[in-house]
Amino acid sequence: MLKSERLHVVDHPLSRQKLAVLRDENTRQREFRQAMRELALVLVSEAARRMPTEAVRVNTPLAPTEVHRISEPVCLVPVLRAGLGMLDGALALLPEATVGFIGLFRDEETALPVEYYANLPRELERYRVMVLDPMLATGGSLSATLAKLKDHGARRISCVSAVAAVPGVERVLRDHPDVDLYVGVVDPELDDRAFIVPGLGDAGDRLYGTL
Ligand SMILES: O=P(O)(O)OC[C@H]1O[C@H](OP(=O)(O)OP(=O)(O)O)[C@H](O)[C@@H]1O
Ligand SMILES: O=c1cc[nH]c(=O)[nH]1
Ligand SMILES: [Mg+2]
Repeated sequence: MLKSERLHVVDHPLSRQKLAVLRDENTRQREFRQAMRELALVLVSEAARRMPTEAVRVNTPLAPTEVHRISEPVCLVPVLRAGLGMLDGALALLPEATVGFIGLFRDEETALPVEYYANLPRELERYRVMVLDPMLATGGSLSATLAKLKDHGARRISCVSAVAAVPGVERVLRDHPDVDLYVGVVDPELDDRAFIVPGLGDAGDRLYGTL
């Protein structure tokens, strides 16, 4: 069994419930998209657990009191396309977050990532960066994304995925030992097309109906 203090498996009844919907081949596009959004709420809550907060004073209708607000800016980075399926849920919890985008697809023959888009905020070192991508298979896409974010200055990075596979987790933690991974579940293996088994199929296709 994989063990690392950087790997956080969010084994919550709600994430189990959402994964049950996502994994089922009979789940239709609309329910799949909804379950992915809701799973993002659970995973992002956990990934935000260590964010720093600062005390501020407010007045309730009855009395002044001290409250706490997240004290550092957050940058969410969905990896297109499938990462978009988690963005809305993440923004529901972090509505002030800045959003950067990385576009990657896996070449069908080689399973290697091909970058086609990037739009990131300047001074990424100022932010807590949270990468959103439902699937972590070989780890090639996430490893390339993290290298790009670090080139742009990112220093404090967490990654949120619905389903990870053992080889992908090992690869990312080896390439980027300073990054935290928050995942719904870790599956054992990949098939000969580098799909996660049992996984949930192609997340982008199931979110957007391009089967
Ligand atoms: O760990 P890896 O082996 O690199 O695979 C994971 C990547 O594959 C999927 O994207 P895909 O290439 O299907 O693009 P899409 O989101 O546009 O469908 C997924 O969303 C990850 O980005
Ligand atoms: O199983 C997998 C692997 C890569 N991308 C997906 O969407 N699913
Ligand atoms: Mg895809």
